[in-house]
Amino acid sequence: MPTKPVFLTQFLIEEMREHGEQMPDLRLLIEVVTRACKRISIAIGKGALGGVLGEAGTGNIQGEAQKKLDVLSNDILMEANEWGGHLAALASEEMDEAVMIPEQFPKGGYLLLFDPLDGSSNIDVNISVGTIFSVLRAPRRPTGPLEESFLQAGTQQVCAGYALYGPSTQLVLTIGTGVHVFTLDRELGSFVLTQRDLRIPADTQEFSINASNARHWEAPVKRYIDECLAGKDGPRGKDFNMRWVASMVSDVHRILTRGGVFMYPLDAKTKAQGGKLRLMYEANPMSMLIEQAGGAASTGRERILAIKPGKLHQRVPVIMGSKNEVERVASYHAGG
Ligand SMILES: O=P(O)(O)OC[C@H]1O[C@](O)(COP(=O)(O)O)[C@@H](O)[C@@H]1O
Ligand SMILES: [Mg+2]
Ligand SMILES: [Mg+2]
Repeated sequence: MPTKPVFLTQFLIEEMREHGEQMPDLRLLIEVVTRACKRISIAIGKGALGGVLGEAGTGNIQGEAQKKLDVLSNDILMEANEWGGHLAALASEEMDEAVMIPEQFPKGGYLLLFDPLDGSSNIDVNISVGTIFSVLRAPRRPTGPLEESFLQAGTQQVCAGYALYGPSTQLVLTIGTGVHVFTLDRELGSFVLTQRDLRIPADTQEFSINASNARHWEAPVKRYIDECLAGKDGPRGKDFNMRWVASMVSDVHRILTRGGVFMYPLDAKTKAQGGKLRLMYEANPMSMLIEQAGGAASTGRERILAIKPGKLHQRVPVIMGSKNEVERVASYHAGG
C-alpha cells in the first residue's frame, strides 16, 4: 500500500479520472453517506455508556422490533442526506415508504437505499454490525409513484458499499471499478485506503449458513451442506469449515477478504415472504460487491443482480461468494 495515506475523496477523484468520468455528485453522495457512518460508528462505540443499546419499543414494515440503534442510525443517515443536492429520493429498511427530498432543497440525480444497521440481533452483545447502501440513478422524468423509480435491477447500481463497525471501522466500496477497502483513522476522522481490488478465490472450504434452519431447507441446499459436512471422506473429497456471525456485513466481509460461500436460502419458514434478506438494500449491494471482486451471487435459481424488483421491501434467497461453490449450489437447484 502507498506510504502516503490515500483518503477517500482523493481516491474517488483518481478512480473516476482513471475510468474516464468524473461524477462529482456521486462523490459528494459517497462522502455524505460515509460521514454519517462515522457518526454511527461513534455512537456504537459508546455502547452501554451511550444509552444506545436495547429495544426502541417500535416496529418496522418487516414486522421486526426495532432496536434503538436501528432508529438512531436511520435518523443519522436521513439527517445527513435530506438537505439534498445529490439526491432525488431515498429509501430505508426502517421506513415503510421511500422519501422524496423535501421541496425546499435542491434535487440531485441519484436514489439512495440503505440498511442503516445490519446485524441488529448482535447489537446488545457487542458483535460487529454494519450499514449497507446502494445507489441508483433517478429517472429523469419519473411518471408513476415514487417507489417505482427505485424498482431497478441490481445491474443498474452505480455504487454499492457497506461500513463495518468492528474492532476497527471499515468502509468497503465499489463504483463499478473493483472493490476497495478503507479503514477509519479515528485520530484524523478520515477513511484511508488500506486495500485495493479485492479478489475472491473461486474455490473455498468455508461455508456460512444458519444451520438451525436445516430442517426447513430445500433438497438442493440440504445436499450441498451434507456434502460439505461429509468432508474429505465424502463426495467433495475435502474438509469444510463453518462460520456464522449472523451479521450479513461481517459474514460477507470475511468472504470478500478470504473467500467462502454465504447462504440464506429459501426455506419452509421464509417461503411465503420470498426469503429472509431484502433485495434492494442487502442482496443487491452485496451482490454488486461480490461480483466486482470476481465472485457470484444467486438465489439458487437466478442471478440476483438480474432480478427486476417488484416492491421496495422485497425479500430474496441469497447464495453468494466463491464462484465455483455458488455455481455448484445453483447446479443442484437445476437438478445437476
Ligand atoms: O438471525 P439469523 O437467522 O441468523 O439471521 C441473521 C441475518 O439477519 C440479519 O441480521 C438481517 O439484517 P438486519 O439486522 O438488518 O435486519 C442479517 O444481517 C443476518 O445475516
Ligand atoms: Mg440487514
Ligand atoms: Mg437492518
